[in-house]
Amino acid sequence: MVLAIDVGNTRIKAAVFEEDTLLEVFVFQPELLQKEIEKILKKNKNMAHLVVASVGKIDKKAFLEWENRLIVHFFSHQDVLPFQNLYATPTTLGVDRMVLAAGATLLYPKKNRLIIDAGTCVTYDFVDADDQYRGGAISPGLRLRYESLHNFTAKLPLLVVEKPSHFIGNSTHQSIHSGIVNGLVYEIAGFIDEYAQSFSNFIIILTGGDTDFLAKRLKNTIFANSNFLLESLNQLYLYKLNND
Ligand SMILES: Nc1ncnc2c1ncn2[C@@H]1O[C@H](COP(=O)(O)OP(=O)(O)O)[C@@H](O)[C@H]1O
Ligand SMILES: CC(C)(COP(=O)(O)O)[C@@H](O)C(=O)NCCC(=O)O
Ligand SMILES: [K+]
Repeated sequence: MVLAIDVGNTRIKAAVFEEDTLLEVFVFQPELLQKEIEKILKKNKNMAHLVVASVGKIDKKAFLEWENRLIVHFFSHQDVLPFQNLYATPTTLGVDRMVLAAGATLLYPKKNRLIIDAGTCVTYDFVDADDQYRGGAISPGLRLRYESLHNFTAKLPLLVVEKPSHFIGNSTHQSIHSGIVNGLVYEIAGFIDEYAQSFSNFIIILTGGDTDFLAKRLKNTIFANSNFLLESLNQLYLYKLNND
């Protein structure tokens, strides 16, 4: 059994895997890390491996206390990967993006793949059919957009994400919802269109905390899977065990 942990900039996501099968997902705040892992281990006595991809602030040391019970692995740029990394600065590529690119390469062989992760930030990653990672884009995530409008202005309130009721925002609240939600949907649709001009065929995977909210607003055919990073972590770990 493998316990896969994704430390993002907002939340920690954890999943229990038996071979290829995802058994259970846990989502929690960084402060609860110790308690949550203990709970998961208590429930799953056959856990043998703990694998981590972190772009968050959590210290590696937080995981070391389990080293006497589990094989602990932190993914990094030193790991063997199923794709060739063409990023000009490969060591600054987010480990989460690296793992997503690996998961897409392994789970969707011989295809052009665009992975969109709508988390704290929205990241776009492209791996072509020859398994070359080309890079992508980084933009502010949905909640970050709401917080930025509030934090960097005097008059704008902090709102929670909501479906805009008016495309032509008829109040401050509706103008913000329309600007942020429609703006992000147009951004994603625009990126997809631009990729479509260079690549006649590619699959699109949408993941991250805003997957469901965004998937129903996008017209393109996409694989919407909020657990794709966790599944990619497990896939890359199985790949590592077979290739080390
Ligand atoms: N309970 C929640 N707490 C925080 N963000 C949430 C929650 N539920 C959904 N979200 C959405 O998830 C996004 C963050 O996604 P997440 O995958 O948790 O980020 P990260 O991987 O960067 O930690 C936010 O933009 C927010 O709109
Ligand atoms: C872009 C990110 C902040 C996204 O983080 P997330 O939204 O998943 O919390 C992370 O992938 C990161 O720190 N990247 C480093 C820069 C790069 O990927 O080029
Ligand atoms: K992201």
